[in-house]
Amino acid sequence: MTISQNGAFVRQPLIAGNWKMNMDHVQGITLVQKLAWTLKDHEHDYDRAEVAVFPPFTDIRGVQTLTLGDKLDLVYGAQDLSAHDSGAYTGEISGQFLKKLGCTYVLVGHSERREYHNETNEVIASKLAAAYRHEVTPVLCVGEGLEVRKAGEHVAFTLEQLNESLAGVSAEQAENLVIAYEPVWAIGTGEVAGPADAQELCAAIRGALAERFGEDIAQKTRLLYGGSVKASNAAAIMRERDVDGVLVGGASLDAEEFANIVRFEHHLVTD
Ligand SMILES: O=C(CO)COP(=O)(O)O
Repeated sequence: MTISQNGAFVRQPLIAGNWKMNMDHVQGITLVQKLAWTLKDHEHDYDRAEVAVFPPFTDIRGVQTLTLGDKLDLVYGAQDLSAHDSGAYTGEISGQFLKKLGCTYVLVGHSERREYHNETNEVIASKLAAAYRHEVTPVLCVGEGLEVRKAGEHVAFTLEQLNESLAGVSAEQAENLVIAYEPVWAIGTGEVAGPADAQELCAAIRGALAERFGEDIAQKTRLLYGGSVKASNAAAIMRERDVDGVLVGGASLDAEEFANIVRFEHHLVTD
């Protein structure tokens, strides 16, 4: 992240936990409670770093009730949304429902959706449009697979995904946008792209956003890294200038571990 002269972050860091298809609604409430208590014990300042969880759809109502009832500062989102608003789309979830459930964010184009549900950049562009229609901030996920990385084409590939997915997004809409760079080969594998890899792609993404929407918006947009992030590697990744947060899978299912990722500032080595 980038720190200004007065010690403030130029862009508010975002520490996000994607639970994927884990945690039923009862387990989900327990996890959020435990996370909130742990962060309270750590005297976490939510203004300094935003904390978001992305539970399965079936957990969201419970998480909403808990956060409202206990006046929790953490925010939440969904892992996907339909490109449509309502109608005969069996099994799909409208952005309208997510808005009503108090979702701040929605993941769009996660690599697992691209892979298992054949989501193309075109589909993802229409899901982004749906997120904007319902005023839920999209977290657009991009990133290359192993073959592309080995061929050294990771920057070009990722920027193509980015540009095609953002095809219908206006500069005004882009004021509310988070991008997550998640190299597929580093997801759930224990392989972590090094801090320098995360920085390389985040800088390239920021450059592409500047070309598309102007420098001002590019400088305001938060860019996350995701792929085998743990408490032990989060701080080193977060130190990079263009990395403004992390999107955590497996390690977000453990409240202590995730809370320690949120405490990345305490692990920063100042040299
Ligand atoms: O896909 C991810 C987050 O969206 C990353 O998952 P892991 O942290 O389990 O590698």
